[in-house]
Amino acid sequence: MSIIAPSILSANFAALAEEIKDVEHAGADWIHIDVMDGHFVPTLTFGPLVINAVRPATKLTFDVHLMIERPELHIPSYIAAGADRITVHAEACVHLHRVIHQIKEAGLPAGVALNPATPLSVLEHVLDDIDMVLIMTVNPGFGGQKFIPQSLQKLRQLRTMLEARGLGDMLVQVDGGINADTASLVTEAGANVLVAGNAVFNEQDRAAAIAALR
Ligand SMILES: O=C(CO)[C@@H](O)[C@H](O)COP(=O)(O)O
Ligand SMILES: [Fe+2]
Repeated sequence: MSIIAPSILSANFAALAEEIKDVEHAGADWIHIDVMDGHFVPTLTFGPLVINAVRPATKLTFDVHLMIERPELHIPSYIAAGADRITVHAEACVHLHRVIHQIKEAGLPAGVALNPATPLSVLEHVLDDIDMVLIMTVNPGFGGQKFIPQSLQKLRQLRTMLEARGLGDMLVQVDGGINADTASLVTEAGANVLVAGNAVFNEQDRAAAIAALR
């Protein structure tokens, strides 16, 4: 059974707390929070102050996807704001191993995200240290983009790599262009955590949208 994590990037920012409560009641498992800095990705979203402001809206896991440069400088602020788990981009970390351990030493599960053009080989020496791999199925920076079909081959390769290392229980998250059609393709290829922005927040019946993803 997949974990469903609606991305608040597609929510109504003027009513963020209500939007979070709404998807919780609709059956969301985690709340996916896209932090973008306008440098690592072109878009600028929000930071710890906004996350902290919506923290009381739910007890669901805040799954924070940091699309920012030099995440090591900001990780303590995101933890203080209420992040329950943090994912950093391999491309944004000169010292990826150190950043992973910074998150874990603070007591949070650590994820590593890979852009579509980044090979799985960057994970080779950190795979035993992490809790989740995020395979980006679009280029990060925007909601509502089209799923990149080559991601399926990457997911299958990751699944093989994980089994070979005895890490078959690892969480494998996908993010970008996930809807009821692509959800079945990615789960078949090995994903077990599905992020969806538009496919949840742009639907009138969000419970039906989440059920369709599941
Ligand atoms: O991290 C990102 C985009 O960079 C995502 O989490 C998006 O928010 C996904 O949006 P959809 O493609 O599902 O609309
Ligand atoms: Fe994301």
